[in-house]
Amino acid sequence: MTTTVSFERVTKAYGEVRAVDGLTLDLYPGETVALLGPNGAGKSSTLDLLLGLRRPDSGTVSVFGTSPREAITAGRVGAMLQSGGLMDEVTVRELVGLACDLHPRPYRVDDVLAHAGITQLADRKVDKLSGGQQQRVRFALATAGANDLVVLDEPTTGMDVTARQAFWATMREQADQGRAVLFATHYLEEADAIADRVLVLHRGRLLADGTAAEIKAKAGARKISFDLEELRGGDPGLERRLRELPFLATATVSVSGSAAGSGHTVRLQSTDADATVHALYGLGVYPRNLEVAGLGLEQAFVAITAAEEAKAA
Ligand SMILES: Nc1ncnc2c1ncn2[C@@H]1O[C@H](COP(=O)(O)OP(=O)(O)OP(=O)(O)O)[C@@H](O)[C@H]1O
Repeated sequence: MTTTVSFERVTKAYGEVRAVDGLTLDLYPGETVALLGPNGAGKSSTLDLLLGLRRPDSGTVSVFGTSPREAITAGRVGAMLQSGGLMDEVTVRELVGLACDLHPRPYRVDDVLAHAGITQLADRKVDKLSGGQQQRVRFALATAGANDLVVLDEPTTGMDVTARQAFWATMREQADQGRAVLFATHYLEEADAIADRVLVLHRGRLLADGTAAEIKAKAGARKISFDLEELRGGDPGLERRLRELPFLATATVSVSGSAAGSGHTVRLQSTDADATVHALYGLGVYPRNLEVAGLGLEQAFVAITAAEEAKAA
């Protein structure tokens, strides 16, 4: 299949800091891809390279088989970046109109405004808008024409819940029309709900690449929770013995009063839930309401990046 974006052993350093470190990656048409990573992981640098705003020190970046610059000039790529001031003293309609005029395959200005949910703001001056409203204008600028790839750097920062939902509905439509959408985010629940594919960057390297379900599975751990009446002071050594159960991920035993008030709820994370539960019964206790579940994407992300930090230490 033809790739939308291809990174081949791409490296970008700022002095001593390797922001992007030997990154190899292919994106395909119609994919919605979330780029995750802790602060400083290299997400914005990766997007800058993809958009031709920076040049790699080594390796190659191609977009639709050409250089990023050629792809952008051909109007195939729309971008919404974190920073970048909007023009002062112009109205929303004028600014979005300009973006449409400059696009080789523009949409109608009214449609772009409507899609971004800013029809009501059309006659307002851009510099008088709130942060969340300006985000919507940036989104309109990124979708002023028929792009084949939309690149978004933390697009929903500052948007309220309604704006966020409308935003993602529009992005979903774009992907359904065969466009690729790549977005960097710190909102893991958005990545979980929206992305077909999740990339986890850490220190400029790709730590994980797969569906949200695959990333959760890669983290390895599962959550175990149960209620335990025996913890009500009857057995002072029991909490310690729980902490010594096999296959527990570190420091994850938490004990709290249960909702019923008749015992305690214990929550564990284990890298081998079957073996942990087996050993739990071996303690001679009677866990009730036992539940074993996979980690959420956020917990999986924390587990994967923490494991990498531990390796580096
Ligand atoms: N222009 C620059 N000059 C020097 N260092 C830079 C520059 N841009 C980025 N860096 C460094 O490169 C690394 C990667 O930064 P980048 O902004 O790509 O990360 P990020 O994943 O987008 O972070 P965040 O989630 O905080 O936005 C960081 O250590 C950052 O300090």
